[in-house]
Amino acid sequence: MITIHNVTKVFNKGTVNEKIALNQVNLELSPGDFVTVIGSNGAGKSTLLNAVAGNFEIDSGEIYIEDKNITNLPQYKRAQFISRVFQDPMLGTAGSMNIEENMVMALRRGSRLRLRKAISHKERAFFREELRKLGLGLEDRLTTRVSLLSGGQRQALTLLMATLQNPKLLLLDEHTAALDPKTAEKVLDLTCRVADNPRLTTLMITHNLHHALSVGNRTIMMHEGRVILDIKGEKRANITIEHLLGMFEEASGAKIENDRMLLA
Ligand SMILES: Nc1ncnc2c1ncn2[C@@H]1O[C@H](COP(=O)(O)OP(=O)(O)OP(=O)(O)O)[C@@H](O)[C@H]1O
Repeated sequence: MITIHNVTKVFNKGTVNEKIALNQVNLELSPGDFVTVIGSNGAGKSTLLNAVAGNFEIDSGEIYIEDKNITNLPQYKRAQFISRVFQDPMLGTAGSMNIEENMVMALRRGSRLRLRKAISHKERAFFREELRKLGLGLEDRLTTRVSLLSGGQRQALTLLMATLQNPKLLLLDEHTAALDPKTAEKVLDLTCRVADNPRLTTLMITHNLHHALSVGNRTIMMHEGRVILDIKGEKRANITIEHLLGMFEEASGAKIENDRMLLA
């Protein structure tokens, strides 16, 4: 269970540029919930993920993972059980290192032997097996430098690395947005498979309304720093994009302003 309780984040407090990016946000995720996050430009989606990941101190509220209050836990400590994949495929992997070196770093995250011990036969076999599941032929390229991979291959590898240690929470911040449409679909398909076995609790920001409704089991919509819609179950299964946009307008009293979302 992940609990976000009354979380507020204000940027540039007390200045003319003051911005309430999160305004008393409440959200509870059950184990295995895969929640897609949508909303207008500047609604607070990335700030929500940043708050959970510990990028900054929040102004008020609490965040719990299971029963542990992580509100004051530094980012590097949260990274032991929260994984994140960003939009930029360059961010999640080290381009100058090869595939198996990247994977061993991810596998041994938090271990003192992280960099010192050579990669074992068992680890190598495990990497091959995991890479095979991606269906991209990377299992035969363990010693290929990651900088030589395509954006899609690199993002797929990042996703795999982010889930090797079965995190308690997976944060996906528009992780397919920088890919061409065909590759984006592939990586999204992969995301569903990776997050399903074992079932990972996941928050995924997307600007693609079709993806928002077709992936995962729940969709939240944000507007002006608040969660204004939370749709799941049968209601979500039967909803159309037009209906969703209508619900947004009704709940927010405004038309959705997100160019990328409407163009997707
Ligand atoms: N570090 C920061 N300093 C000042 N203001 C910030 C900072 N980060 C975000 N903001 C502001 O907080 C608000 C919420 O931003 P956020 O990036 O969370 O929105 P978003 O929903 O992810 O938007 P988008 O879909 O456009 O990426 C915006 O007005 C943004 O300009």
